[in-house]
Amino acid sequence: MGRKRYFTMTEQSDIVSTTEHDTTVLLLDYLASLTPSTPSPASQIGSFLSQGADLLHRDSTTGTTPLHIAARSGNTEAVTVLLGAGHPWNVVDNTGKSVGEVAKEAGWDELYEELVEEGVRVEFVLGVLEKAQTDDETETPADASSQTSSPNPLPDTLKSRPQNLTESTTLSTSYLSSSLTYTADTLTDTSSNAVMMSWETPLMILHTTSLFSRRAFPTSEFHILNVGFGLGIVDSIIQSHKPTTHTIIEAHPDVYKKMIADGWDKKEGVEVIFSKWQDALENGLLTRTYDAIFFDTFGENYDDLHSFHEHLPNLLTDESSTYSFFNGLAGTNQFFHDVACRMVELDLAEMGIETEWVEVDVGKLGDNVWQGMRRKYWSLNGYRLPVCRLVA
Ligand SMILES: C[S@@+](CC[C@H](N)C(=O)[O-])C[C@H]1O[C@@H](n2cnc3c(N)ncnc32)[C@H](O)[C@@H]1O
Repeated sequence: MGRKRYFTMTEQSDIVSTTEHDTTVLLLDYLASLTPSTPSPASQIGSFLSQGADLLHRDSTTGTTPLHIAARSGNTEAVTVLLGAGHPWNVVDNTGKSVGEVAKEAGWDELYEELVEEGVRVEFVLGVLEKAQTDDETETPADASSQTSSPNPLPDTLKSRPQNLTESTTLSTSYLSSSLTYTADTLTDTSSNAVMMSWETPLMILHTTSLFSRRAFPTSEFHILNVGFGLGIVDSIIQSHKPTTHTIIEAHPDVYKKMIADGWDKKEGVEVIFSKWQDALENGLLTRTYDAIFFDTFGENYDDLHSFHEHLPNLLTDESSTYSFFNGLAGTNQFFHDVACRMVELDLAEMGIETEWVEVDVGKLGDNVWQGMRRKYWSLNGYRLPVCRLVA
């Protein structure tokens, strides 16, 4: 289910002939000499590549690639030629810097936007190819040796609440069988991965406000669904709005135990469904439609979010119903985050759902927020809060 794109630039052959090496140096020097107005670099770059220059070269000290150099130069044609020749859009150097960030830092805003578009385009194409491959495999059990793998990796960071495992299903399984620890401010798993942290409370308040913003309540009924209880922050805020019904889906046994201990199943109008959302939907456990839906799980990736979104047209009551989700997609890299936001918006639009982004200033989270945590899942200053509705 998760996208398996694990090509890394370091996998290229270390054995490069002297001629290839020399031509690669010439290509790199040429790219470094470009300015935004250098005319027609395509033919020169094409000539180096046809002479054996290594498109996938990676500097042994800095990890810089030809695309980083071209992006810094601001020459759009050079960037386009390299991408067209098969240079991955999502490489990072040894400091984790993407080509988009390089272009942005150098002040090439238009080029940055084009790189975002390229990322979206490539990911959609690969998504379609992968789906076709999966469908083929489903129809005819394939000989493993004949299976091809996509050349580009979806960045490991293109996930909400990122984990070191790229397979969401693997992570989900190991996560759901691991024990969790609650403190006043955090919910963590056995590997010190933060499942939920209280610094998100202001964001959860804003999400909830957006969910209730269109209601005619208390003159009419209001039915709300939340997927993923975590610290119960969003559910506590939802309760303060006194909805008619409040359905919560939660999959982890430790979280469920805490919910029961805290009496969530006894609250008026609250229904707790102890299940993965995937199973709840498959087993028909959701028997009504909702005026508002919030989605915030853990250990799942873009494909899981996409799968949930496919159910939205059947889950939302009508055009005045609101959907939102925790937008932690690639939350530690602005370039990948921008690609992910564009992808999710286009995906939702295809399902007949429009997205409005509310920009929220998160500011700098101090390092102490992450003390004891295995990794940061958020480091951007601005949070793009999605408010989604069925197109009227
Ligand atoms: C980030 S927390 C939710 C935080 C919550 N929004 C809050 O305000 O505290 C994610 C929750 O989703 C649950 N979860 C993860 N995968 C799930 C799935 N497939 N179905 C249902 N719940 C899931 C986790 O156990 C965890 O409790």
